[in-house]
Amino acid sequence: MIQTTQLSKKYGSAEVLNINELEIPTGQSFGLVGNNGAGKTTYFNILLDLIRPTTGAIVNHDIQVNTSEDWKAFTGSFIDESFLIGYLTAEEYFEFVGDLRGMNKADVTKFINQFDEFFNQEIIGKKKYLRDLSKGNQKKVGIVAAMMGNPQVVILDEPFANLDPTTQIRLKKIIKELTENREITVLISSHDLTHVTEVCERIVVLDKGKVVKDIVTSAETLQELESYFAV
Ligand SMILES: Nc1ncnc2c1ncn2[C@@H]1O[C@H](COP(=O)(O)OP(=O)(O)OP(=O)(O)O)[C@@H](O)[C@H]1O
Repeated sequence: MIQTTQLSKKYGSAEVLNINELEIPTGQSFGLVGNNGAGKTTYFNILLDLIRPTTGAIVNHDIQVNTSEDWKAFTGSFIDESFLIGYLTAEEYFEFVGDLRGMNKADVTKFINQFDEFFNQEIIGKKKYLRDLSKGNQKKVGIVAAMMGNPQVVILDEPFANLDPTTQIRLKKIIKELTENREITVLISSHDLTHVTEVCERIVVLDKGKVVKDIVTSAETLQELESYFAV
């Protein structure tokens, strides 16, 4: 369970996030949507202790994220390319992250081999530094690295952005497989309402930092969201 209580973030006098209460149960596939600047990345950044809240806190599996580092052992995430190490090849980066996650070289190879189709022969064995990969291929590396070492919580910011349509479809399959395991909590932000409603069982809409909708995904959800964002 991820519990958010009286959370706010202010820059000067501008309040960019204000979530009084939000509970994400263990095993839920949770989608966060909202227009540019709504506060999605700010929320994920606080959850990953990359920025400090102005008030309140997030507790990830009983650990308040800004007071203990223990959540790092079971939380995988990819927010943006700052998570990558530009001078490493993909293989080197996966070994690096795998090592942090207690995986040996054989574990890493076995894990990475599952993503052959997703990588589409553009990433592994190419002897290319991550900095020289396309934005989309960098994103693929970051997403796969976020899933290494059996994390209990996986956080992906805009995972579908910059991916080609074939890869988006493959990614949906990967996320669905991940969420079929009811012990893994998956948090995704997205501007793609179709994809996010397809892979997430719950959708929260942020507007100017506040939760304005909290929906259990159903056959009507896409229509509801499209109507909401059409105004
Ligand atoms: N360091 C900062 N200083 C001042 N304002 C900031 C800072 N970082 C973020 N903001 C502001 O916080 C607000 C929320 O930004 P955030 O990146 O969380 O939105 P988002 O929902 O992820 O948007 P997008 O869909 O465009 O990625 C924005 O108005 C942004 O300008």
